[in-house]
Amino acid sequence: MLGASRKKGQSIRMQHNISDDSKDRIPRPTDLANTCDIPDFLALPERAKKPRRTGVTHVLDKGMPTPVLEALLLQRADLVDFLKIGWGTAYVDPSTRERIAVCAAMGVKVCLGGTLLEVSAAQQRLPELCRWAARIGVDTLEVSNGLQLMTRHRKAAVISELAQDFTVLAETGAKSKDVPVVAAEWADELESDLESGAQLVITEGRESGTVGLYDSDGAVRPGLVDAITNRLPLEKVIFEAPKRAQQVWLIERFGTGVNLGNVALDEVIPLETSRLGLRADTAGLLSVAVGLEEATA
Ligand SMILES: O=C(O)[C@H](CS(=O)(=O)O)OP(=O)(O)O
Repeated sequence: MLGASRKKGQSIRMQHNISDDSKDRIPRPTDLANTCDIPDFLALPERAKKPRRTGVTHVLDKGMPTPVLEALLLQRADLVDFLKIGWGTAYVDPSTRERIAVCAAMGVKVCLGGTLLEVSAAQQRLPELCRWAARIGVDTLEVSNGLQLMTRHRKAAVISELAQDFTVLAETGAKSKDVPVVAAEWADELESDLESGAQLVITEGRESGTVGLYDSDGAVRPGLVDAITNRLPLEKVIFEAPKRAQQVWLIERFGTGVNLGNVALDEVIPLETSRLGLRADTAGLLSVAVGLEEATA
């Protein structure tokens, strides 16, 4: 279906092609050089290094100027696992290809917004989306159903088709506050998305952090989190958590290695301090693990 115009055996991945123009604009791979200047005299929780399965940070990019993106990634690209070019912004931003090249040079995986995929699916344009994504260097796609236009069966079929050529991140949850959040249904869908071929699943929280996993005040729905984590391995789930209080709640509950998504780009370093107990919100919890309790007793 999706690869109708592909020659047999020719993977979309093989078609990734960054123009010579873009190559000229790719920064030198000095991306991790700055980490050499990070002190190490404190006892802090262990953090897995990239590529990692736990403690994944997924950021939401909504068209930040590429030089700013590049500067932020030059600072600590090692802290960013996935960068999602949110909803349909990749489609209207003339610098999309360039920002993807910057991310590639920095070792950050780029994913297109789930809404873009949903609109493409609704217009029967998934093959076109996939070919465009491959051409501009995207190897990760989000399959979501935030607009609720697909049946569960259709979503599963799209995941398994796309998983042949792309890394698939599958999101569960509606964007509208009017759609009831039923914990058991979320757990079923997340599980089925993994079975269909998604590498990781994402729980909806939006950029606002006021739907899906959260109530309209941004408070976590703990019963929903329990239903999810009782059924799925924690390392397979990225919890969208755009707000600091949400990040802190999830770190306190699951530890430094919880996977967090929809983090604002300029919040990557503050989030890392929360993960490491270097901010008051989590210092109490994490310090126990590293002996600060004794030091302050
Ligand atoms: O689902 C998301 O997290 C994002 C951002 S928002 O819902 O539009 O606020 O949408 P997506 O289409 O997945 O980028």
